[in-house]
Amino acid sequence: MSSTAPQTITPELRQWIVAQAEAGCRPDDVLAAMKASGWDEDVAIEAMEITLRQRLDELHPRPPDPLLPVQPGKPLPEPRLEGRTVLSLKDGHRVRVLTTMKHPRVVVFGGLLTDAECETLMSQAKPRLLRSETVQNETGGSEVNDSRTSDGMFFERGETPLIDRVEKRIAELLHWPLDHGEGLQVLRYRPGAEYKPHHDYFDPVHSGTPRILERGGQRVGTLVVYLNTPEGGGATTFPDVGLEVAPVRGNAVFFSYDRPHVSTKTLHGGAPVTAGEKWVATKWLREGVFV
Ligand SMILES: O=C(O)CCC(=O)C(=O)O
Ligand SMILES: [Fe+2]
Repeated sequence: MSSTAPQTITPELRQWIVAQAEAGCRPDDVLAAMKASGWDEDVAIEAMEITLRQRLDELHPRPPDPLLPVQPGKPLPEPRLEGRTVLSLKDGHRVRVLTTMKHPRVVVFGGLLTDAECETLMSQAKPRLLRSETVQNETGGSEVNDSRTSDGMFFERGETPLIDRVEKRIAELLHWPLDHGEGLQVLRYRPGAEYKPHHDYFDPVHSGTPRILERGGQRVGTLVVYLNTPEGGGATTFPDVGLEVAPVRGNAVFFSYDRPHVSTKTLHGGAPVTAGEKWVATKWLREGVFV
C-alpha cells in the first residue's frame, strides 16, 4: 500500500481489523501494523474506528431511537369514544367518560366496576396481599423497594368468574385482546403509603428488560381501577402535565404509551394516602400475547 493511493476500507481490510481485534491485539499494535504497510496514521485510526463501531453494531444492534416513530400507526389500546359520554358494553354495563387528554393519552372512566364488584375483588385479594415489589432492572426479577410502599397480589387471568367478567369488560372497552393483558393486580395502600412517579413500560436500557419482554413484548397501556375511595390523598398523579386523578370507587384511569420513552409523558404515581386506605386494581396491557 502506498500513502498516496486512495485509502478506502476494503472488505479485506475490514476483515483483517476485526480479526486482529477479536484475537485480542492491542489497538496500538494494529495501528502500527497499518502504518508499516503504508497507511496514513489519521486515516488508519478512522478506518479502525469505523470498522469496529460497525462490528459492535452487528453484534449488539442498538434499540431503535425511541423518539422516532418506529412503527407509524402502531396499534394501541384505545376506547372508541366518538364523542360519547356513556359507553354501553355487551354485558349491559354502562361506563361514563369523565375526562380525556390527548398527550399523554389519558381517559378517566366513571362506573367501570360496581360497588359490589369492588367489594368482592378486595375481599378475594386481601388474604393474598404481600409487600409490593418493583422490577429489578438488572435481572428482570423483582424486589422490595421504598418507592412503592403498598401491598399487592396478582390474580391469574380468568381466575374467577368475576375476574373473567372484568377482564372481558376491559378488553371490550379498550379494544385490546384479553390475552394481551397481564393478570389483574390488586394493591392496597395504608396511610402514608405511596407509589412514587414511574413509567410502566420496561426501559430498554436496563439489562433485565429483554427477559421481561419475552412474555408478550412491551407494555403499551395501563388501566388503574379504584376499588374504594380513600378518606384522604391517594390521587394518581401525572407530574409531566400536572394532572391529578381523584381515586373514586368504581372509576378508572387509562393511559397508553406507543414507545418506552419519557416523551410519552406517562410518568405517573400514586400520591401518599393521608387517611384511610386506598385499594386499586391495575391491568397492564402488552403489545403481544402475555404468557
Ligand atoms: O395507585 C395508583 O394510583 C397508581 C398505580 C400504578 O401506578 C400502577 O399500578 O402501576
Ligand atoms: Fe404505574
